[in-house]
Amino acid sequence: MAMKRMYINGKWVEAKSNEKREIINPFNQEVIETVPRGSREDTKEAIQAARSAFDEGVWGSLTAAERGDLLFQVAQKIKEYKQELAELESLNTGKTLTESLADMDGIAGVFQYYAGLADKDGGLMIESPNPNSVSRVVREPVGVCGLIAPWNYPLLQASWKLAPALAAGNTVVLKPAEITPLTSIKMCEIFEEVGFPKGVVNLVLGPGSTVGSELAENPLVDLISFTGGGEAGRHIMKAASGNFKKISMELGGKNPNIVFADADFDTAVDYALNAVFFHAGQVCSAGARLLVEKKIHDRFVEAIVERTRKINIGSGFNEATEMGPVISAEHLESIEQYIQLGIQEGATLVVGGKRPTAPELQKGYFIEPTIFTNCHTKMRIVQEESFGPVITVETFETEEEAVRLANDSLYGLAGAVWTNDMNCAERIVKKLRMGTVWINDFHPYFPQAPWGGYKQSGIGRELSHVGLEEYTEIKHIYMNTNPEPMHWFKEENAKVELV
Ligand SMILES: NC(=O)c1ccc[n+]([C@@H]2O[C@H](COP(=O)([O-])OP(=O)(O)OC[C@H]3O[C@@H](n4cnc5c(N)ncnc54)[C@H](O)[C@@H]3O)[C@@H](O)[C@H]2O)c1
Ligand SMILES: C[N+](C)(C)CC=O
Repeated sequence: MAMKRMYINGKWVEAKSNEKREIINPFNQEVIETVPRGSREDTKEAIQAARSAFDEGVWGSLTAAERGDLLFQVAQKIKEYKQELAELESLNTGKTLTESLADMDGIAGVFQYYAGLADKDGGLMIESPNPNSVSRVVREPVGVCGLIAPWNYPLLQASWKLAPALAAGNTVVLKPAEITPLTSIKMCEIFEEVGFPKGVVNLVLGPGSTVGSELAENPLVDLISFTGGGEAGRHIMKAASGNFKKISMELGGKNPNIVFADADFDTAVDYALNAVFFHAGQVCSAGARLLVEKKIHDRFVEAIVERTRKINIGSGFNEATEMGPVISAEHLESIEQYIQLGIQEGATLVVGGKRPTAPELQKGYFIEPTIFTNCHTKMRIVQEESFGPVITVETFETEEEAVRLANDSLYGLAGAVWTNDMNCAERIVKKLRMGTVWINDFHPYFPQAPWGGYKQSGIGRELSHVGLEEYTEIKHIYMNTNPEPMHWFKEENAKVELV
């Protein structure tokens, strides 16, 4: 297969070092593609291209409506290439094709949303306290944005950054996760096809420790938008402090799914599975902490265990598959270590916990959907992100206890409450320290609503008009409409001799 390349200053290029990386299919460990492995040197070149494109006004000289029009064309192209993009995403991540197709709809939707929003901000007139003056506030692009994306939703998370950054008039350097670059490469082909000026969008492939670090450190970069884990997030914050870059961070979560006894039982059971086994639990907002009211605990666990045993594991390209492999051998081992930790900590493993034995799954990075009961918030299996298909079950007896357990986390990304008592739901929602709370649902997100976390789940928000504002600077413009001398320093004063 032809080697896919990086996109820098409107050209498809190889790494200066000529280093390469093989991209692996997590279903069977086969090599899907070979891509360049970029370095700091390649990243510096991409940053310089984005800097020049920004400073020379290549992108900023277009009207906001013209930028919106190009973004709209990108949305159309994503729809046109939906099948190809979805297949690439499933090959690279192992997620089911149904999930990838839904991701592509979401990605087209994000570009469409920001295409529409690009020319909607007309600034703000301020009531000036001074006579004969006009005071107004405008938003302007920040400049060069470094966009760092994770492997679990490679193109979706990249699109949440690309679309608002470009709509606001910035130029960008995108760095996908090293192991999942394929849809980002295709995405840059789309930018080229619809006629983005050179240097506006750049793509560098390579490791976080070099390409990502360079983006975070380089003084020519004005903003870093990062989605990933806390450890990398801390490195980036430190590195970005050199020139006080603006930063936005979408980090991890250990998200509570709270089920009250009066909830619709079958629906809550169904969603409890979807909350965490979707994409094999590799979702920042996965409902990995199930909190069940004590009086329905046994019946609820019995029901989810029974349903879990029936989950079809397999190739993402098989229509019957409900859960694919996890992303890599390294990640599989990390999930297994968390399962062992849960056992050592005294949680009860009631289903799953091991690699499936089916012969056709032996080459893939598969792990069975897993449920632990008898869990409590002191356990690391409850507190830390295994980022795999693992549920921990805790119980509560009162609303206060449910809230206390749910909030007992370093994270604050998302959570859900299941009840038919809307007064109870509203009381709980008010007390949950999370960026998103669902009532009688789990997982919905869409471009119109902000996404992001409290506490150690992040800084700032993506999506919605707030997600656009993250990529802007605010400028106050003040005009004196009748300038006259002030005479603060009086012309007629005798000069005081300085001693
Ligand atoms: N809050 C959200 O919306 C959201 C969405 C998706 C994923 N996540 C989180 O992402 C994590 C999983 O993704 P991951 O394993 O790809 O995360 P990761 O932190 O390992 O990597 C994310 C990206 O950062 C880069 N990177 C790593 N170290 C870096 C460094 N020192 N400097 C600069 N860049 C660096 C990686 O190459 C990759 O592109 C989970 O914690 C998950 O919860 C959060
Ligand atoms: C933000 N989301 C839910 C699309 C992916 C999180 O991993």
